[in-house]
Amino acid sequence: MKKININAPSRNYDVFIGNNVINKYSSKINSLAGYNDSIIIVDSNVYRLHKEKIESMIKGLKGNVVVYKFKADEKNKSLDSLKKIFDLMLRKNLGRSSFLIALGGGITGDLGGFAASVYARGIGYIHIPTTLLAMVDSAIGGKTGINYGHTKNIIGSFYQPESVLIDTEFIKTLPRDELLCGLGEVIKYGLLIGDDFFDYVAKNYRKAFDYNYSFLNKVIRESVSLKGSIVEKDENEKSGLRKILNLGHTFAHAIEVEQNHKIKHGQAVIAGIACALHLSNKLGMMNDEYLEKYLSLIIEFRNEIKLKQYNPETLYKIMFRDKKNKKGSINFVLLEKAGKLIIDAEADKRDALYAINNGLQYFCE
Ligand SMILES: NC(=O)c1ccc[n+]([C@@H]2O[C@H](COP(=O)([O-])OP(=O)(O)OC[C@H]3O[C@@H](n4cnc5c(N)ncnc54)[C@H](O)[C@@H]3O)[C@@H](O)[C@H]2O)c1
Ligand SMILES: O=C(O)C(=O)C[C@@H](O)[C@H](O)[C@H](O)COP(=O)(O)O
Ligand SMILES: [Zn+2]
Repeated sequence: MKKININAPSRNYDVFIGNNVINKYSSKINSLAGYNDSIIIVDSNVYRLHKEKIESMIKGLKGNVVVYKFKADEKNKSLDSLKKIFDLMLRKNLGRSSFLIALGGGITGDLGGFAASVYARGIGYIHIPTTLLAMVDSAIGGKTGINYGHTKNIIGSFYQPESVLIDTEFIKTLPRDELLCGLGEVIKYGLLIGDDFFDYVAKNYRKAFDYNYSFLNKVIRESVSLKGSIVEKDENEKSGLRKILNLGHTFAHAIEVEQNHKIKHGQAVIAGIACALHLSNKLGMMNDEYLEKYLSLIIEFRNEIKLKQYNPETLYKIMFRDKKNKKGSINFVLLEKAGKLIIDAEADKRDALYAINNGLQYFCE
């Protein structure tokens, strides 16, 4: 079992990583000072696949335990789901001394975390991520939120959990495309950390599809450590450092919306990174050699990420809704090479369309 501490300005908390952590650490959940009743926001798919494990965890909890099961998709990362959660919490008389457990992938974590951040002006919550993507990324760092008005994560909060329990046993039931989604964010970390880690991922990523725990544990630990260290320095994305975690996402979020969520977040991140690489090269920030090197990994996924015909003008328009934008222009995260990031980069429309068309060429039927 590995413990990584995150000392964010608003909260100091631990991330526990290991096989069967939730059952071994159910006492950790109980020991959260002062909390009595709880609500578990759980992905119905995960509940079905891990019923015995989850019910044994629930048995260990004190007080009343309310369970809210839902179908975790982007359409349900919504105000409507929040209303259902709040109605249930009120019906069960859950007050500020109750806490919330978000058990599922990134959709469950973002929705549950946001509910916890505003219910009774904020109650404690614990993340139990069950996808690789949520383990390496979404359960860490306290970005919570929902989609609204065809815009990803536009309503949300920065609200850190009390702790994160990464039980790697959940990975065993993940299908290949969900492992791929997790790898999308891991490739992002490769480009953030530097060429050594990028090269390690490029050489070994196939091991994820074989459920190789030596590889999976390494990428989870590296990703959590890096993200944690960024969140400690710039929790609310104010100084700018945290923006690097958004590499590829200006494009990715637009792709998800334009494709009506037929493409998953992690897959869109891979396609979005391809666009960001092309834009970095077009603007003279990245040389051809690095472009080719990084793209050669991205291109390996060309048969597993399929976009329907897209409209570049629509994608460009959607990118104007990105939260990082300033003064009416799109602010991209670009890079010179792995580990050397450029934030708040601007590009004219012609170059942005060039990046969209060149980045997405690999993924079109
Ligand atoms: N808050 C953040 O910092 C952050 C970071 C990255 C992504 N996100 C958000 O996270 C979401 C994507 O998360 P995701 O990729 O985990 O998607 P997800 O939550 O939709 O889960 C993906 C699919 O995997 C299934 N699943 C979950 N756990 C499983 C398991 N153990 N075995 C089998 N199936 C399982 C789910 O039922 C679902 O169908 C997006 O909405 C994205 O915007 C947030
Ligand atoms: O934690 C962050 O900061 C990130 O940007 C991580 C991203 O992988 C994640 O998809 C996040 O939800 C995007 O944030 P947003 O602010 O662009 O909605
Ligand atoms: Zn992401």
